[in-house]
Amino acid sequence: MTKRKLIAGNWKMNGNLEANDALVRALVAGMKDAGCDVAVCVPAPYLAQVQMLRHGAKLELGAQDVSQHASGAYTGEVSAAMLREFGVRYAIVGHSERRQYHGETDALVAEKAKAALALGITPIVCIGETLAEREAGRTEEVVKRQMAAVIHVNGHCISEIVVAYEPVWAIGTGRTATPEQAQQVHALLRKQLAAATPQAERVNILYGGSMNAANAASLLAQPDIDGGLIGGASLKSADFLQIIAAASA
Ligand SMILES: O=C(CO)COP(=O)(O)O
Repeated sequence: MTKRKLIAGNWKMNGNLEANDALVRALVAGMKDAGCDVAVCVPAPYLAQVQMLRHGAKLELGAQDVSQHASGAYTGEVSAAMLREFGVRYAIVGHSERRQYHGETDALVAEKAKAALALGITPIVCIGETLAEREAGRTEEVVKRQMAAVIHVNGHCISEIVVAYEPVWAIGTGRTATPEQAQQVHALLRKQLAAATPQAERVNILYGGSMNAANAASLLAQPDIDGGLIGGASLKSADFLQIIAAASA
């Protein structure tokens, strides 16, 4: 049985009450026959709004981060338990923007994945090399190291996560990895997961980085690309719906 693909939108720090309303209503109306799983990962203040708007629809709700702590004196943090109260099904952890601008380490990202799993939230664990790392021939070493940290901390739960391979040089640049480049890394990650769990085939490995309506189909046709994590194109309902259609084919 082939597993369902997952198309997740990462709105990043975009949106407002009015724009979110229009976007979510258009998605809910347009994705009735979706043959894949669909989620939107929204800024924390809008979780309640989007939860209400998606009521009864197949659109899943995601967060863009989660604290590694359960509760307590951690100003500014949002716990997995809080996310749960708003019907959150997915939480992005370790996005390269958080690794880059907020100093998140491999170890912290692994702890965040664990905190999400403990509350029944599926972490979407982002990994990927920078341009300098790729050009230095270090892609394999970097993504394996990032993946290994998450496997190490999450042990037997590892088949419950979603992985997103997002080459940093492809994010927001319009420069997409070729289907072959992406597949090569996805296959490598699948192999690494298979060494840790007999359920590696169950894990959705998403591609992210300038995925759009025009290139989605060829990326999603690769054997180890099980969906997409979409930034810019997830803010336009028509584009996002086209990607959903490509993943449903
Ligand atoms: O970072 C991404 C999703 O998490 C990708 O962003 P873009 O689709 O805008 O390149």
